[in-house]
Amino acid sequence: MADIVIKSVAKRFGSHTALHDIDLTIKDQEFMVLLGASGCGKTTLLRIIAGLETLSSGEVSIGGRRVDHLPPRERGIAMVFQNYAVFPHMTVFENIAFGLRMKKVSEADIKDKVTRAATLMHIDPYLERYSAQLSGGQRQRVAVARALAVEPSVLLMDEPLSNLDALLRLEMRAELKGILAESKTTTIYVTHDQVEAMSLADRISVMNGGRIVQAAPATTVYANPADRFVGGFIGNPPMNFLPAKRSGNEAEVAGYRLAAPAGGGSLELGIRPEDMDIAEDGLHGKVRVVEPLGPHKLVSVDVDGHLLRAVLPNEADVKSGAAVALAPRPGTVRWFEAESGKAVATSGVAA
Ligand SMILES: Nc1ncnc2c1ncn2[C@@H]1O[C@H](COP(=O)(O)OP(=O)(O)OP(=O)(O)O)[C@@H](O)[C@H]1O
Repeated sequence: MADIVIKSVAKRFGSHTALHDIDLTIKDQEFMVLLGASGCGKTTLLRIIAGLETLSSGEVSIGGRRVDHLPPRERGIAMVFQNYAVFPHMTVFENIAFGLRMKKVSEADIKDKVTRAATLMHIDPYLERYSAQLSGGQRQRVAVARALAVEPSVLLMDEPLSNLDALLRLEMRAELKGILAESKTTTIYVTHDQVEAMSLADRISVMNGGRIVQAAPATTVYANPADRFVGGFIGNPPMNFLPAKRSGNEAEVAGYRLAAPAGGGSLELGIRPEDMDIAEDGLHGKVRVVEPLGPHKLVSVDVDGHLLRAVLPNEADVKSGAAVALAPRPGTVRWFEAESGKAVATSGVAA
């Protein structure tokens, strides 16, 4: 069992609090992604789990054992960090073999495991080269191969694909997902790339300002964001938000009445750009810009002075300057408290 339990972990750098009271459990063999904007505390949390950073308060346990007082090498983890330190005086083969030699694995097994990891990361042609003779992206893949070769029970990765060009990144993402799904590794993976997060994760922990605002499977985070921040961070283009006037069990948004959760306080409607169709009645507005994107078009609409983006099929009849009504599909509307930004009702309330 290599579950990871993070209990009330806080980190302060002088007067700056980088992490506020983080509670998170990563299950044995789970692939957890820490996702958030630059500076939200992802790397700090990962470094605390790795033992590269001390915590100000709280506890970290791996496989039921408190590790927060242990040095990194005694925590039973493999890691790949942004600076992917590979040893310059060693060949690619020796770099990948490093962890295996430390574990006193036999020469025959080392050869097998190194070749396998190198092949998976597409660096097998360079096994005899020194790292100074590699590109940044190749060195990064050596670092990932070195971590995978030891078949770790816990693997921590911080933006391990950041130096690869877009196509290779896409390919490596799929390779990593395949390898780690087969292995029995518990993985924590830091990224600010929401597509990478959605593609890889069993669960995503979305971080904002040193806090975890939602920890849930990708589909849940996408369909039912816990607050406005999550809805606005995930999705490209992000979720739309429009102010609503509430009366009883209904709310009016730009002249369109929708069923809404009853209660006090102002509401905002949240709707994903791909969840609307052109209709007779709907959210009324004026088309500002139409952008053809290949498989579909992105339409920006002015709704009572607010921007509403819709992803529509290429054949949709929309022209810049024309009036349009966009009706949310049943079950896709989400409601948020205008003041706190928190989701108030996430299902069963449709137009
Ligand atoms: N050694 C340090 N001393 C002081 N402040 C630090 C230190 N390390 C990190 N911070 C601050 O803590 C906050 C969180 O940093 P962290 O590196 O964890 O963010 P991140 O989410 O990983 O960002 P990025 O995606 O840019 O790497 C930031 O405001 C950062 O400036």
